[in-house]
Amino acid sequence: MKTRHGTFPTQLATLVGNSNAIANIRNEIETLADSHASVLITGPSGSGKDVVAQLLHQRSRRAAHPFVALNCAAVAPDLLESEMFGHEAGAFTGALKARAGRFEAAHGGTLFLDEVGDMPLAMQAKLLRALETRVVERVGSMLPIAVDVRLCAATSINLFAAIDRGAFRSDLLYRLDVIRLVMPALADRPEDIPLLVAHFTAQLPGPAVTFDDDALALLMAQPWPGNVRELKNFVERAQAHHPGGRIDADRATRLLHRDSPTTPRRTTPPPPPPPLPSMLPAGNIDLKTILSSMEQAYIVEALQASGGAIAASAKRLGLQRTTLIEKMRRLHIPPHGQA
Ligand SMILES: Nc1ncnc2c1ncn2[C@@H]1O[C@H](COP(=O)(O)OP(=O)(O)OP(=O)(O)O)[C@@H](O)[C@H]1O
Repeated sequence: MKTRHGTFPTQLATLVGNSNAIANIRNEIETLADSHASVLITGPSGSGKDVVAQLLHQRSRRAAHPFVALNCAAVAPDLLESEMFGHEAGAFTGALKARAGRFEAAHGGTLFLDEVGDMPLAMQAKLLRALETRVVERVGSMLPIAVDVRLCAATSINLFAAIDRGAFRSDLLYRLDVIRLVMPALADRPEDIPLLVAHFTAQLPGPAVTFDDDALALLMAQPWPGNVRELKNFVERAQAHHPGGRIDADRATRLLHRDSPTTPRRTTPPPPPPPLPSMLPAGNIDLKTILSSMEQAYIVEALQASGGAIAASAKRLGLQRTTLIEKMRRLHIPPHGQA
């Protein structure tokens, strides 16, 4: 169960996957579960950061205490302080009754701050102070309240880039980033897709839809910009359209093309590319070789810029992931683009 603003998850979180990346995260969760150090979970939207935070809590000695989640991007900036620290009655218009904040609610347990990069700078200073002193004050009160909370934060944006923009405090980042868990994009671990599909179909009510091998191979070759969340929605769509049915490659293609962000539909044809200025030198050229070395140079540069991330490089080059892999194989380009 997603506990965006709640406490006490009622179900055990399951981190499905047999890729090395997920196996490593699972091991790290076991190793880190009893540490008190703050954890920063990074990774693209929908990649499973929330699941990891819940699992980290459930595997820890804090498991009998609350897991409290707060999505910093979902709360209006002027309400964030009272959401985090609580308020006294009459502290501001509309504060009719005193209320404990998320820090107090998480006492003994884990506070999960999702999308922490969206927190306004003024709140970042207050969060830093609370983490350093382990004491909070409700809005409208000066009474210090001691809290014993393990902080887990997640972000889908690059907080170092946010620091460079002046939008995030570096001292807070170092306070949060004691232990870092990095969730990879789903496209970088396609071997997890069959297990995830089986896991999501098993969770749905009604006669389960099944996927044949060709359909699974097709799913494994998709870019999944929305990551596991998008795959989960896809499985739900398949089940809704074909309850108890079998999905082959044709059906999977049709389901993928149905209003999926993976394959956006065009209502108007794309404009024709602008004409190229004449670049043809005098004399004969070997066009094939020129094009192939240009292709190689662009791919190597994209791979180096992304630290070897296939999905990110493919996106930058406007290619399908599988097409990029194919080209790398053909042009003998090693995984990180380095010679
Ligand atoms: N490895 C996994 N095993 C099982 N379910 C998963 C896994 N990863 C993600 N999910 C499911 O996919 C959905 C999205 O995952 P989650 O909310 O954890 O992603 P997120 O990275 O926190 O996204 P956001 O950045 O948008 O908050 C959830 O329904 C979650 O249960």
